[in-house]
Amino acid sequence: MIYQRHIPPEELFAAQLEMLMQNGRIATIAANLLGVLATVALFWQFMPLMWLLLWAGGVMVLLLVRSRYMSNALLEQRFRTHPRRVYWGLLLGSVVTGLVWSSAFIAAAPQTPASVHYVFLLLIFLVTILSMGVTLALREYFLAQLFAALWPIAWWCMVHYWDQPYNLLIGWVTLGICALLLLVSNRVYLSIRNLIAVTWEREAMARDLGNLTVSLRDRNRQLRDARRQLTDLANVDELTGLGNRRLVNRVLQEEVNRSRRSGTELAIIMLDVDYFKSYNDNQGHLAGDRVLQQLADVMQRAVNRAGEVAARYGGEEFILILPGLDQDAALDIAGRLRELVELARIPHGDSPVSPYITVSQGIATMQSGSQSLPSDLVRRADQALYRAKAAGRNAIAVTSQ
Ligand SMILES: Nc1nc2c(ncn2[C@@H]2O[C@H](COP(=O)(O)OP(=O)(O)OP(=O)(O)O)[C@@H](O)[C@H]2O)c(=O)[nH]1
Repeated sequence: MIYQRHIPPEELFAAQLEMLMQNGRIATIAANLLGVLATVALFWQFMPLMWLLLWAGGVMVLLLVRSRYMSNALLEQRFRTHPRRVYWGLLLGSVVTGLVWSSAFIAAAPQTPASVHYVFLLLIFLVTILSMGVTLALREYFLAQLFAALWPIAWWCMVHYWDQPYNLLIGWVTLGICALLLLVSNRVYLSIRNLIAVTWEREAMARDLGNLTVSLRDRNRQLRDARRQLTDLANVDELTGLGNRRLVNRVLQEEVNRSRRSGTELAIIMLDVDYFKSYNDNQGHLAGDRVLQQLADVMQRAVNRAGEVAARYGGEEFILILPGLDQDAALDIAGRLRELVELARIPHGDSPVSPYITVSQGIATMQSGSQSLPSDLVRRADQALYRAKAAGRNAIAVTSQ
């Protein structure tokens, strides 16, 4: 599948946990820590110092444990592998933190003037609201802290409505704030969840597009390779591995054009095995094939400059295309070729000219300024080859324009 439109529920859940821990870790800890400092400053004169320090130390240890829990879960990707376990761990931390605040209020309220513990209650509201924005990636996480922090306070205020004139009112207001935050948090939570889903879809699409691009690039490379192989195969003679007539036609046309354009010389050599029919008749066609392969190797060795081509023109006839060579240079190559064929010493008992295989060669050249066509060049090389045969074979003949 290329593009999945909707985020699967388990992926959404893991993404919520990840976002909560990434964004909420520092913010929750910072908000609670500020709250602790403010509480110590507020209760300094009214509460036993030991009590205060113990409480502050306990809250800090709790925050440290929660922070480590979140960073480990992020590092080990546990929100993906064990999302439910991480979820319950986070909820537990949230509830305990909330209870720390409500219990502090309940413990301090009887011992502090009303104005002070009202300020403390405001502080708890502030910490809760501050952490709302960053912890609402997971609704239950926020609500756990909200209710653990505020419900016990509301309940205590109502139960002790006679202790202070406004306790009953404070209790109801706290419950009202809980209800209001519940409503607001629900809306914020839905927006954040939507945002996570949209981000996931965008990333999934970008990933799939990336994969598609890679596979298209691979497919293109394969197609290019296949096309190159096909072209190579279409230009190669199966028996000898040299270029075939199709390649000769193309290369010759290109070289003639270049020669006309740049005024450089061009030479070709047509080469034919002498008395090959009788060789075939006596040694068999397969032995004849092997001779053609050996001659192809020899020719391959004779052409070693860039641009030079040795090819099988048809039957037992070969051709060498030699760009930039004049008649003398082509004669040198033909002479060397004859030597190489002699050195190969391929026995031919039925040849009147030698006990070994020999070849006849016809050379045609195109001088600078000539307007010859490729077919003219081949025709003249053929005529020269005919003359070499007529001269007794194992010979080289030349025509020039
Ligand atoms: N083994 C083999 N023989 C081939 C192949 N192609 C052409 N021939 C043979 O090459 C021989 C060509 O003979 P001819 O052109 O009549 O002349 P020749 O016997 O070589 O005599 P000259 O060319 O006049 O010296 C024929 O017997 C063809 O069958 C091939 O692919 N393999």
